[in-house]
Amino acid sequence: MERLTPLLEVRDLVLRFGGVTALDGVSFDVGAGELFAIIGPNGAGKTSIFNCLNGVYRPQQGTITLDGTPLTGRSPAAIASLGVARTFQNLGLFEHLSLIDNLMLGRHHLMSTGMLSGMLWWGKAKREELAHREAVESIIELLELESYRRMPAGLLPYGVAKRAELGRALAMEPALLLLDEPVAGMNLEETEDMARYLTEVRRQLPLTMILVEHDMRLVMDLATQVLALDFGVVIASGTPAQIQDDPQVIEAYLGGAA
Ligand SMILES: Nc1ncnc2c1ncn2[C@@H]1O[C@H](COP(=O)(O)OP(=O)(O)OP(=O)(O)O)[C@@H](O)[C@H]1O
Repeated sequence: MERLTPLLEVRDLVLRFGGVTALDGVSFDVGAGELFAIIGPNGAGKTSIFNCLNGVYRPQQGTITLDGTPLTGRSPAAIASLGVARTFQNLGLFEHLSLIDNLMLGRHHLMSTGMLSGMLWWGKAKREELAHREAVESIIELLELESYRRMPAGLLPYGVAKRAELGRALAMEPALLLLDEPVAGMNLEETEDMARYLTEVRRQLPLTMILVEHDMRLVMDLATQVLALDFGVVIASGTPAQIQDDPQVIEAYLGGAA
């Protein structure tokens, strides 16, 4: 299958913590519109890649380019404003705020009207707020969160909270969405629901996703491309079918389980 033009180019990333080399020359491309999965045993370096992509970690070597713009060396806020959003394994929601306010906060960087100009130009601020509310409502509808919209995020059932976390990231209208273990801790039914929502998000929104996930069924069902890591090194990359049969990938997993 022909690959699309890369949206994200990662070249020769090296990340060290003292004597530990978390990433040792990692390179990969992610095409626009792909759902690109990163897999590997515990400690392989998956989270480290996310933390380099969103500017939380600064790699000692290597480059990351999003649509031709270098990301390496930029702050997490600057990278977020360039269109990179992330969901968190342990949820990044404000527990005391309602679901809808959490999603509105996700749009904060898209809002142009500050407090003062809001008072001076009440009409403009009101129109802008309405447009943001409409955008948030369409995400709520897409993820079927209507009945929870006024509930404080801290009271949401776990599976719903994970979906709200996805909604918060989508509210940022990212070009690239980093999904950190979206089905961690979910039962089979919740996992299948999440797979369905992710498929729907891909169908309806123009976005590229990178997924870090231990649930192999989800990866094999949803991913267009897979990158397999072990000890900070890329051991295989290809389609889910290619990765599933790769001897080094099988060895990395069986070796870890032995
Ligand atoms: N902040 C840090 N300080 C020191 N070492 C770190 C730090 N972050 C990651 N590491 C080390 O880097 C290596 C890769 O860790 P990373 O969390 O990226 O792996 P992972 O593939 O995401 O693992 P898991 O599946 O368990 O989340 C590990 O040896 C880890 O101990």
